[in-house]
Amino acid sequence: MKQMESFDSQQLQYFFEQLWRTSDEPFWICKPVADDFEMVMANQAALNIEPAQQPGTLLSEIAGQGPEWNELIANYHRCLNSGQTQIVAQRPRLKGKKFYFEAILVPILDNSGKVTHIWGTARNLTRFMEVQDELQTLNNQLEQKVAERTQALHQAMARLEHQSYTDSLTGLSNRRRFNQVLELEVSRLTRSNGTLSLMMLDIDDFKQFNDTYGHPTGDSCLAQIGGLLHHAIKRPTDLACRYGGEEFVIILPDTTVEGAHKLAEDIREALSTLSINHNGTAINENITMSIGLVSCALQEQSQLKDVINTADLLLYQAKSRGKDTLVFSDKIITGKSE
Ligand SMILES: Nc1nc2c(ncn2[C@@H]2O[C@H](COP(=O)(O)OP(=O)(O)OP(=O)(O)O)[C@@H](O)[C@H]2O)c(=O)[nH]1
Repeated sequence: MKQMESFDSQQLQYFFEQLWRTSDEPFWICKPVADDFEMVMANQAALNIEPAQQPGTLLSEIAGQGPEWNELIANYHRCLNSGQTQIVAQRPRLKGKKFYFEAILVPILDNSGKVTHIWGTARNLTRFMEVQDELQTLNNQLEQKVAERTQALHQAMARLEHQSYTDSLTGLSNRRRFNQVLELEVSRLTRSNGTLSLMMLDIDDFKQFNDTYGHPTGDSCLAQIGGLLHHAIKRPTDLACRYGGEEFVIILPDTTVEGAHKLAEDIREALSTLSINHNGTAINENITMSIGLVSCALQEQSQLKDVINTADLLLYQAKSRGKDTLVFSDKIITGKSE
C-alpha cells in the first residue's frame, strides 16, 4: 500500500488558499456574536450567491427574518453548542428568491475545545429542487388528467350500458333489459313465494294508424305512450319496457292482482286523456290499447316462459274480445286459450 503524502503547513496553506479562491462551491467562515453570527470571510462563489456576505455582516442581516431565518440560525446554534458538524437543509430567501442549500457547518475549535468559528460550505440544490417541484406539479396535473379521463370513461361506459338497455324511440327499457330483470324477479319471488304481476299492452290497430297518419306520426305516438307508461309506474322495482313494435310490457314485482289491475285501469284512463286521434279505426276516435295482465304467487315449479305466455295469452284474449280492454288472471294458464 502506498504511503499518503504528507505536506508541511506552508504547502497546506497554499492548497487551501487555492481551494478557497478557485472553488465553485461557496465557503464562508463566521463567528458567534451574542445571539447571532458575524461573517468573517466568504469566498467568491459564496459572494456570487449573496454579495452581502461581507466581513462584519451579521447572519440576521443577510438572511432576514421569518421561519427560514429561524431554521438557519438554529442550525448554527446546534453546531456551536454541540461542537459537532451539522449537515442540514437550508432554505434562505436571498434577493427575494427562495434558495435550497444542503449546508455543512463545521465547528472550528480552539485549544480548549471551545467553538470559536464556524466554517460553512453548501451545495446549491435550488435548481434541483425547482425541477423536483416542476415534476411534482406535472405529476399532479397528470394525475388530475388521468382522474378526469377515468371519470369520463366511467361515464361513457355507464352511458353505453344505459343505451344498450334502452329503447331509443320511447326511452323505456328494451326487451334485453326486460328479459334480464324478469329472470331475476322470477327467481327472487319464487324463493320468497312473492307475487309477480306482468302486464302486456298492445296498441290497437296501429298498422291502420301508420297507414292513416304516416310512420313519423306513428313514431311520435309510440314515444308519447312510452312517456305515459314511464310516469304510470310508481315503485323503483317496477319496470316498463318496449317489448317490440307497438307492444309494451310492465314488470310489477310484489304487486297483487288488485294493485296491478288498478294500475292497468289508470293507464287506460291516462291514454284516453292523452286523446291521440285515430280516425282510421272503428274502435274509438282515439288510440286505445289492449292489455293482458297476470298476477300470481310464484312457486318452485313456476316457469319464466309460463308467466310471459300467460300475459301474452290474456292480451290475445283482449284483442279477440274487441280490443280496448283489459283481461287478467290471478294464476298462470298453462292450457290453451279460451
Ligand atoms: N311508426 C312505427 N310503427 C311501428 C313501429 N314498430 C311497429 N310498428 C307498426 O305497428 C304495426 C303493428 O301492426 P299489427 O301487428 O298488424 O297490429 P295492429 O295493427 O296494431 O293490430 P292489433 O294488434 O290487432 O290491434 C305495424 O304496422 C308495424 O309497422 C315503430 O317503431 N314505429
